[in-house]
Amino acid sequence: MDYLSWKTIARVFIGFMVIFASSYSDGFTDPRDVFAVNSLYASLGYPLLPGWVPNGGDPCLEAWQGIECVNSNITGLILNGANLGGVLGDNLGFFSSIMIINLSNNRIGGGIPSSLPLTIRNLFLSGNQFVGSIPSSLSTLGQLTDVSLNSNLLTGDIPDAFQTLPSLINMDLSDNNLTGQLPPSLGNLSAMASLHMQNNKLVGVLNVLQDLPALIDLNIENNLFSGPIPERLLTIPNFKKDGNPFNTTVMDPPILPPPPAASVSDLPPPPASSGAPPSRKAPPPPVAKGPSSSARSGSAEAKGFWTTKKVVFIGVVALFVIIALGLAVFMLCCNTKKHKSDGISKMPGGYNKGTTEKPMIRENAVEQKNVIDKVNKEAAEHSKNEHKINIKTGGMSNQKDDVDMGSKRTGMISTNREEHEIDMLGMDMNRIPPVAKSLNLPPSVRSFTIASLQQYTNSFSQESFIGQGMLGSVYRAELPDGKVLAVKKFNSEALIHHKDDQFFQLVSSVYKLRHANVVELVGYCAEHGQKLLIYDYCSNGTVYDALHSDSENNKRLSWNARVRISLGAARALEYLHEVCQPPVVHRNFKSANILLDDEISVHVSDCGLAPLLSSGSVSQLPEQLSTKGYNAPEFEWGTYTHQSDVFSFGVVMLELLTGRKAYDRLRPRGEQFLARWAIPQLHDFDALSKMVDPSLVGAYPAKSLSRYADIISLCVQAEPEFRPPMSEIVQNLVHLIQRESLNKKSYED
Ligand SMILES: Nc1ncnc2c1ncn2[C@@H]1O[C@H](COP(=O)(O)OP(=O)(O)OP(=O)(O)O)[C@@H](O)[C@H]1O
Repeated sequence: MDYLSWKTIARVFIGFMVIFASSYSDGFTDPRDVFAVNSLYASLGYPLLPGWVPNGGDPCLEAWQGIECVNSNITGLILNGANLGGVLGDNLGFFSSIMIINLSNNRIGGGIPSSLPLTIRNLFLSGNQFVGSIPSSLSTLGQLTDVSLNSNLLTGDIPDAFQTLPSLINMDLSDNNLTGQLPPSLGNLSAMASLHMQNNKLVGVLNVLQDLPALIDLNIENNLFSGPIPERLLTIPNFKKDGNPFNTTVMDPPILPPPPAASVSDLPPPPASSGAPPSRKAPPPPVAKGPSSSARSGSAEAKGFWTTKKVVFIGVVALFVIIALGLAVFMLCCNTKKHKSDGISKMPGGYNKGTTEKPMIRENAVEQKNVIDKVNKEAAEHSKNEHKINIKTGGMSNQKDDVDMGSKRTGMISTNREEHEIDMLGMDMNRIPPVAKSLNLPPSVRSFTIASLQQYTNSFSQESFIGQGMLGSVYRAELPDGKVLAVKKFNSEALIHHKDDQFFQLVSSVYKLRHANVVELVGYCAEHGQKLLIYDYCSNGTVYDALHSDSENNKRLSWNARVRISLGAARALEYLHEVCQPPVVHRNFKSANILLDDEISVHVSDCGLAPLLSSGSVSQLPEQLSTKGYNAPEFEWGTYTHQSDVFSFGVVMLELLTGRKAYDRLRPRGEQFLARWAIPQLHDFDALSKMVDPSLVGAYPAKSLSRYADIISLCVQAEPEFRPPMSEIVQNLVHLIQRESLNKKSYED
């Protein structure tokens, strides 16, 4: 207690110091953020991080690696897979506005600090070496939407800290050493869609999870949970439960004798939660099955064995007879319904596998149908016919697919067409095709049904259409929870040379690309011969639109915005080329693939899709959709490397400098290819000032312009090996921004 109050006093004191320091600071970044980031840097042991300094500094203005800012506030700290060690320290709570912390896949140890920033939305700390328990201060993070603490060394109970986290959608606590029962407050997580707790040592029953309305992805595999499994959980589209000592036989009425007093489902959860005092211990379950029940009854038996031995003996004989009778009845059933039970016995499943599950699965199917119906009632009512028509447009082969997929999702044998059609009306069912499973798609990648995407895109309507690319069309999809996604629907030719397993391989590798400046893949759809990728939606169009469309948008890009966009895009390529293993060549880098969000932050699209471009399947596409104007000279000889991406990046910088298109057939012959026209003029200052985008109306610092042109010259050199690596370009752009900020000139909007 004393310790706590001293700790509190110390924190208040530090707070005063920060505020005091801020009055003397003339930096741009909020002093609280500078303090928090300096403290973190010390706790991590001052690793080599570009831009970072041990004391003070200006993380936002100086664009420190991994720091994201909006105006003068740090909003993101993204240093996943950066080989960081050390600990997190106690001052993360000083960040004033941070929304995302991604420090996954490092070697950070120590405990997860109890002082966490109240503004945090995404907390990603997976794949580290964190020890100790999950702090109960999680309860104070009211804006939290995603938290991943998986693959650490966490121990202890999951804290009862979820009463007031209404926005929490995804939580991953898997692969730790967590123990104890699920805390009651988990039942309050009304928005929770994906919950992973597999590979821990959690005990007790799952009842607290049964009323989570949004849960579609639950993994509790390899724990010590006991049964029975609440029926509602069995309707969850992606529910993984193997490797737990469930006792599900009570859910199989035809086989079990009627429970004499209380069924197992009425039993209290394991001993710790039993309210019965030891002297009045609850009677042992009628049939002692499995380790947990025998453990519960163990001491009572030891006490009264000699006085009740006859009763026990008779009981054992009776039990034996009942089991033998049950087996005989069951075998009879098997013989008479062989054609059905054959399929069921092949069903995968750990402790739930076996004959006793047959009736339960049927109940599950009916229940699942009901729940899906309920969830989609509205959509189903007005669009059922339309969906049926759309589903059938897949052709004759679909009938077989329908049957197969229905059985794959639920693990049941279903030949009932009507039932399957209702399934197809389901929302995102997270139905993972077997080939996808065998390729080990990350569990969090979402599998969408065509039906759900039709619903979200208004049947891929014209109003939802965003744009056409080389490989297909992109649509805006609005999910029932209001989230907006972008759906890329491939042309049939785009994937003609790609078998299913290659597509899933592609999904798996694209999904792994996680960087603040790379558009995130959310999921995929592979049904009825259709292939779609589902991405985060970027609301502010592309750099191409901003520069070249006739709307007012192009007036909005100030010189500073153009330089910042260049830096964001450069960082995306740096990540692909120099952080990803194996390195990823973009192969289609152009201004139309640089998307902008509300804050004009950059998200590069189509990362990881190069295998589709090299297949040769897109060679027939119209000129305006090609990469004409961006290609490096070596492309003519059929060579494309990461250095070719650097050239294309230089062309995008030229676009930003001049406001001209990379290729514009409406211009005079010598000016149609921007690179050919501009490169010879880059070192002539007079020519340069004539090349600048007229829409900037002179609002740019001359020095900055010529430095920017120098960076372009490095990128667009004819010899690929002379072009610098992207990390060097990033550094050059950072220095350019730093120098500008020193001059204190602002060309902001
Ligand atoms: N995640 C997204 N969020 C918002 N809009 C997007 C998203 N992805 C793509 N778009 C829009 O859809 C259009 C088509 O995208 P797509 O990537 O298919 O083609 P492209 O980038 O124009 O050309 P290419 O196929 O050569 O990459 C883009 O120009 C962009 O306007």
